[in-house]
Amino acid sequence: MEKRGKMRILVLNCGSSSIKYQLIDMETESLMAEGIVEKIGEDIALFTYKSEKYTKKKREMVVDNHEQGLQLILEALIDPANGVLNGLDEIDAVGHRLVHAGEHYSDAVKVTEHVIQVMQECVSLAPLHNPANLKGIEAVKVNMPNCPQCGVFDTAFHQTMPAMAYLYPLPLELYTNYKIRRYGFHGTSHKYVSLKAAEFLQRPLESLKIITCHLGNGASMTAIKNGKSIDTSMGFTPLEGLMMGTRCGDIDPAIPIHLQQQLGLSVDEVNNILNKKSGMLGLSHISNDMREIENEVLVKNNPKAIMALDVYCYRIKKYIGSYFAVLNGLDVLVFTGGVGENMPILREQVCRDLEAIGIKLNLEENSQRTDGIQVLSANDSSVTVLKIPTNEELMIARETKRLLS
Ligand SMILES: Nc1ncnc2c1ncn2[C@@H]1O[C@H](COP(=O)(O)OP(=O)(O)O)[C@@H](O)[C@H]1O
Ligand SMILES: CC(=O)OP(=O)(O)O
Ligand SMILES: [Mg+2]
Repeated sequence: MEKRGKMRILVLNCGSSSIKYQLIDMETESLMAEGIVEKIGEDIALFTYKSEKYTKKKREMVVDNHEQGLQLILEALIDPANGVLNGLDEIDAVGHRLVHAGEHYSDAVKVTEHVIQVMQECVSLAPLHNPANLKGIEAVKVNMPNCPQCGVFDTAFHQTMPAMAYLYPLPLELYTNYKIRRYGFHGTSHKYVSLKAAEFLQRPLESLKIITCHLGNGASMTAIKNGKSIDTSMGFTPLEGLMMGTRCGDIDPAIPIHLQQQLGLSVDEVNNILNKKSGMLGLSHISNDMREIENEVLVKNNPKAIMALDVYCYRIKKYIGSYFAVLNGLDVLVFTGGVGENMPILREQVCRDLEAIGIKLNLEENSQRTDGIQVLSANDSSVTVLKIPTNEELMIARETKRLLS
């Protein structure tokens, strides 16, 4: 394993209770190792490691915090038997997925004290995400003090939105004095799949009107024109927009006030309901995991699961209609994220009865579960519907490489 000439970047996506990681050899953009540490801080955590020479294995163990989680990952990477590195000095940089930076950054950044301070200031705007991102940065500092760190913000790609899309109809001072506006998230994913769509269709990105649906645990949609985000469904925080695993998405803003004034709930209780007890979990009383919902719908015909899936799909459909209008037409509709890539019944339900705006699925193709990009639309559909696996980690690694070169 020679060192110089190569550039190896470790990408970390630190969530509230997990660290997803990829080690990428940037010479060939090939994946050397990847995996996830899940359920950090719970009684038993789960560590998954997969590499060029080691097939996927899951191990159960105790992982108290993000620092320990990162240590596990680093030990696996340099393990004499199954590792892919001789030592940690073979990692040239760490790239982080960072979530909320307010209006401060519209591009990738080297992690500096100023970046850390901005992220701290934005903690209340992304309470599920920013604290975890900060723990990841700190854990790298402790374990690899000399390794440069870069970050790519979820908000960056959406900084091109016009004021009419990002302003809320609130007193203007709330924007000018307190920066209360739409920011949007999952930008790295929306950008990646829009680039991929243009490349796949061999059409200039600048000529395409695209709607991207990133449906994972969190979910958001973006209207993309000339390669730029012109509107997106998440807002001031990642709570607005679509219905998600545990988040409510769009609701009447009077509801949280009512819950406090009439039902006597505290601010923390309301926050907890909207972020952690709503969405698919809250409506179905089954799970936030769409694999379980799919099973309940297809195998058990469970009415609650069917109803919750109806609401989930209906809301995506409404955003498609809205962004069709905003874009004044549509060339490409993209599904991505763990749910968007893997759930045919959801895509079928979303696209049903949309012929009026030129969307018609090829149901046979849509039902196939294959890796890689798939064209899901019928030959006579004027909109091309694509499934594109997202790769936020590769985008982050590319940006990190660019910043350090
Ligand atoms: N085979 C599948 N069928 C349906 N849903 C799936 C499948 N695989 C993963 N998912 C869904 O994808 C979600 C995770 O998506 P992902 O994009 O990894 O989310 P995040 O990055 O927000 O953690 C899971 O909660 C699960 O609901
Ligand atoms: C911003 C956001 O919602 O991210 P995730 O989907 O990873 O929770
Ligand atoms: Mg994600």
